[in-house]
Parts: sequence; structure tokens; C-alpha cells
Amino acid sequence: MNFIIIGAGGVGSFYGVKLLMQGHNVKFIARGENLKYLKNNKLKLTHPDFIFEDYLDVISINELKLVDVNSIDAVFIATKSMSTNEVSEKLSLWIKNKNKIPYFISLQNGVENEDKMANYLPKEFIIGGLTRLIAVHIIKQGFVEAVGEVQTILGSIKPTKHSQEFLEKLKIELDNANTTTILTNNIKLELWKKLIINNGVNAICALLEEKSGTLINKKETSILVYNLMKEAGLASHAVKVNISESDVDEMFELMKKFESIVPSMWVDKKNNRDLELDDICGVVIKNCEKQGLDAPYTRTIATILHMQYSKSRVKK
Ligand SMILES: NC(=O)C1=CN([C@@H]2O[C@H](COP(=O)(O)OP(=O)(O)OC[C@H]3O[C@@H](n4cnc5c(N)ncnc54)[C@H](OP(=O)(O)O)[C@@H]3O)[C@@H](O)[C@H]2O)C=CC1
Ligand SMILES: CC(C)(CO)C(=O)C(=O)O
Repeated sequence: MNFIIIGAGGVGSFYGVKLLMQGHNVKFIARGENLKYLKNNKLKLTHPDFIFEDYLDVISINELKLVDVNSIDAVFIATKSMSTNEVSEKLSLWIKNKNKIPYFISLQNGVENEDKMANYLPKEFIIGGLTRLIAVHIIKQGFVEAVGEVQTILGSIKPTKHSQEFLEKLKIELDNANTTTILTNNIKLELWKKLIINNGVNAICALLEEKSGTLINKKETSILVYNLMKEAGLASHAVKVNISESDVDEMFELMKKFESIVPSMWVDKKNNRDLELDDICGVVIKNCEKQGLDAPYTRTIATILHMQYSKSRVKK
């Protein structure tokens, strides 16, 4: 199959490399220094189960116009959520007036990426997705480190017979790549369940500069993590997703069993990059407010992190 991966960062490199190793054609879209480096040097990606080291086929998003739309089966979006609008707009220009277009699959955190994509791309071709039980980060230029067993959950936002067939086929390829893929008819619910995890650990780990396991296993902080998760569950009711208490408990238990990791928000803080705060904590606060509720744990952690980071961050 033929894939494009937008965002040759942690998640994008991991999925792209997995597909490459299965013999698929994969084009990566990168930008800035990362693009320059990968055009001339190999990418090394390590996981406890494998090591990959090779050149990638990498282009900029502006070079996308040189790629034949008809030849591509799917485009994965693996940028941070702040880039979704910009990327989707570029994709909409690329597919304009084409009779055959690929599927567009988000692997990002956050529950609003698919809505953002739908402002630019046909709904029948948008696949919501998430990746969990994985921590994968750029350690230095050209070197990506991954851990975790990797579960991918995918679901069309407007299913058709063709999109279901495509997803079945993609599942086989991802499963062959030693990851687990779950197809769902309710991707919105799954995205909110992932938001529970992210709201539970991302901002607080970045704020306290502690790994997820440390906070989950310490009594005082595990109560904070659990309440952050609970607020994400509460927020979901504003958009009629209705996360239950047992969904929250399930996600808490899942994170308890997962290895102790450095979540992406802490990595971004370490690297002086923008944080996905609006798409994680911001969404929880906004949707609690819609119901006349506050989200005090989320608000406190997010506000302190934001203020601390704004002061200490080296201006670009
Ligand atoms: N890392 C992880 O372990 C996990 C991450 N996630 C989620 O997956 C998504 C991706 O995260 P992650 O891999 O950590 O992110 P990274 O920041 O490592 O990678 C994103 C890459 O996309 C690039 N990018 C952004 N916009 C463009 C553009 N317009 N054109 C070309 N390249 C672009 C970025 O470039 P630049 O460096 O210039 O910004 C960066 O290299 C996020 O939503 C995250 O929350 C989910 C589960 C686990
Ligand atoms: C918390 C974690 C690792 C879960 O997969 C994640 O999504 C992130 O780092 O942003």
C-alpha cells in the first residue's frame, strides 16, 4: 500500500517505519531542521523489539503537490493538534478536483481533530484514530526512541462500505507489524477515553517533571491523577459522549499497568516547544463549563503549568 505520514516526529516516525518494514511505500512529510536532516541522513528508531536505521523518503508539505493523489491509499496525520487546521487546509488543496482521494487518518491526541479536518476534507474519507500504550519521542536529531506494546484504535467518522473494507485491510497490515489494532463504530467514545488518560497524566507530569508511574503509584499524587481523569469523563457529557465512572476506572487501571513513561507534554516542555494544553486540558475545562461545572483539578494544573512555562520558556 502507499502511505503519506504528515509529521516525522515521534508517532509519525514510528508508524511510518512500521509500515516501511512491512514493505509498504511510505512518504514522510517534515519541516524545518528535521526535514533538512532527514533529506541527507538516516533515521535511527529503536524499540525494545527492533531497531531501524535507514534513509526515509521525506518531503516538505509544499512538495505534496508533486505527489499523485490517485496513487495514495492513506494519509496519516501525526503532528501535534495545533497543526491540524493548517495541515488539513494544505491537504484540501492537494485533493481539489481529484476523482480518487485517500483516507485521512488522525493519530493525534485530543477529541477535536476530526472536526477540524472535516472543515476541509470530505467526512467519508476521515478516519478518527488514536495510539495508546506507546511512548515515542525524538531524543535528538535523527534518533527516535519508542517503548510500549502499541494499540491503535481506528473508526470512520462517516462510515461507508468502502471505508470499512479499507479499515479491515489496514488492520491486517498494522497487526502484521506487531501492533494491535482495534476497529470501532464509536471512535468519538474512544477518543474521549484516550483524553481521560492524557488529562490524567500529561500536564501534571510536565508540571512536576515526574514520570507517569511515579505519580500514579504515589498515594498523594495518584488521587490527583484520578481526579484529573474523572473531570475528563465529566466533560464528555457536554458533547453527549457520556463517559461512565467505570470507563474512568478502566483508563486509570490501564495506565497503572503501563510502563512509567515521560508523556509527550513533558517532552515538549523539555524541548522548549508549544504544549498541547488547549486540546487536552482546555477541552476538559470548556466542556465542564458548558454544563455549568468547574474542573478544578484540571484548571489548577493547567494554569500553573502554563504560567510556569511562560515564565521559564526561552523565547524562540
Ligand atoms: N509521542 C508520544 O508518545 C505520543 C503522542 N501522541 C500524540 O500524537 C501526536 C504527535 O505527537 P508526537 O509524535 O509526540 O509529536 P512530535 O512533535 O514529535 O512530531 C510532530 C512532527 O510534526 C511536524 N509538523 C508539524 N506541523 C507540520 C507541517 N505543517 N509540516 C510538516 N511537519 C509538521 C513537527 O515539526 P516541528 O518539530 O517543526 O514542530 C514534528 O516534527 C500528538 O497529538 C500527541 O499528543 C499520542 C500518543 C503517544
Ligand atoms: C500518555 C501517553 C504516552 C499515552 O499513550 C500519550 O498519549 C502522550 O505521551 O501524549
